[in-house]
Amino acid sequence: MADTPTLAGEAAPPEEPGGSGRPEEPAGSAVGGGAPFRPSRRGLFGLLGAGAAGLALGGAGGAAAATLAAGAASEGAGGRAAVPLRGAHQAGIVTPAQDRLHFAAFSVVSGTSRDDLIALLRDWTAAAESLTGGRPVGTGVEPENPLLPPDDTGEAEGLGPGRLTLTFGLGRELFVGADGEGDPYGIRDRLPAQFEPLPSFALDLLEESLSGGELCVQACADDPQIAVHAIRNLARIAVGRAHLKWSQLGFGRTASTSRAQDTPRNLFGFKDGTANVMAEERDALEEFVWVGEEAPEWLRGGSYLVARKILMTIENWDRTSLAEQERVFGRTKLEGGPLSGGAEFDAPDFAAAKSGAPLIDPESHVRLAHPEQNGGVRLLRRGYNYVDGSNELGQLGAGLFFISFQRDPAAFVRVQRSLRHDLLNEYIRHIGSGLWAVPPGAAKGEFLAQALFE
Ligand SMILES: C=CC1=C(C)c2cc3[nH]c(cc4nc(cc5[nH]c(cc1n2)c(C)c5CCC(=O)O)C(CCC(=O)O)=C4C)c(C)c3C=C
Ligand SMILES: [Fe+2]
Repeated sequence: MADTPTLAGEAAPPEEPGGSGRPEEPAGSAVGGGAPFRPSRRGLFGLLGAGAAGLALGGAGGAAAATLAAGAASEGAGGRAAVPLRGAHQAGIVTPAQDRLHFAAFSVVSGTSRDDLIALLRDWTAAAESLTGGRPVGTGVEPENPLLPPDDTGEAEGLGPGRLTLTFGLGRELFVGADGEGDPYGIRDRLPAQFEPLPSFALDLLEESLSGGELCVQACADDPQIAVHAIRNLARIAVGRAHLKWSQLGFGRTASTSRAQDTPRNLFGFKDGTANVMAEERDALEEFVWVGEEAPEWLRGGSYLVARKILMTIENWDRTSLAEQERVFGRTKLEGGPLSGGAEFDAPDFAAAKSGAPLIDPESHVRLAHPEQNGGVRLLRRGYNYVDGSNELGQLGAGLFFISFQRDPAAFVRVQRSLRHDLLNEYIRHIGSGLWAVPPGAAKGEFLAQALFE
């Protein structure tokens, strides 16, 4: 594994000055600097067959891999680049958000011992290193013994790394057991004081089958098949120790996590992620995203992941006037500028008024979610659109799979409580929820969360 620090796995990029425009992409944000992409034999022939001989594969040593990786380093290039798994922080948090998600929550099988759990984390780390490097799990599709099933399910063969990131989280139940009174794996004394369960919020309509889980894995990639392949193989590896509790596919990221990215749109058609914590904001990451001295050592440099499955009643929304849609968010639909005036990245002026009426409704989403209303806290949002099909009334089961990373779960609680009177609530329903502690990145030779067990 290359030691080069990159945006994804290790050092934060240099701080950029503030401002409303988009500064240049920072040096080091290229995602091709990690594990070299080693095409499988079949993948290699496929590339050559597709006329990729010009990629200098015949050149010296690592030149081929470097060329392939560099060629895919820019956003939207289609995903031959690898994001390194190892580093100070786990990848998939400040990594420029990929386009596809497969999120999975796991339950640990009863009877699993502390040693079994450690072995699972060890196996997952090894597999994750292969998968994010674009390599198959174990011996790949060719088992050592032909009478056995292959180690890897095979459907990502030849697709490359696709900027796959795998971000692992640990649920509170892992520390205190299902009833909150236990210590199933001997780690209860390592529970951080901040790791309190999320409270129930006023408008929650949560379904148990879409909530919780003792372990979670967020798989993000530019190719859905690569993300699904990763979760499928991790689930397979976990058999007998953990099983899938629920999972969610997402498409179309609804947040930028780097100033080098364009702001995407959610299924209500609004730009989403404008005021996000960005990878370039080194100080803000320290203040709002990375866990610090307040937590036990094993979690420092990690974060907390909140996931909320939020159904959006898009048929109602689509019958709502443009003026009302913009009032709900407090921003214009096309440009994403604040209704107080200015362009997308200009700060909203909540005091601005016309004929005595505020230009931004006091109950608009951006006002209630704004740090000004929430003791200054900011969240790093990393959500995805989803559509789960449609119901018997011909309505889409569509929404936002909201994901945020924060230094302290209390930050999410603060913002979500502030959204109690959000105008947006008429058009959404929170139906799933989860909170996990995300350990820091694993160093070379270590497995994820190793320090928790030492
Ligand atoms: C508790 C946190 C949040 C939930 C839940 C949430 C749901 C949600 N948001 C949108 C769409 C937009 N959100 C926007 C801004 C925004 N949202 C949150 C938090 C939650 N959103 C924050 C902290 C912010 C930033 C506020 C600020 O600092 O100005 C925007 C505006 C553009 C942007 O800045 O991203 C949109 C649009 C939906 C559709 C949704 C639930 C389905
Ligand atoms: Fe929001």
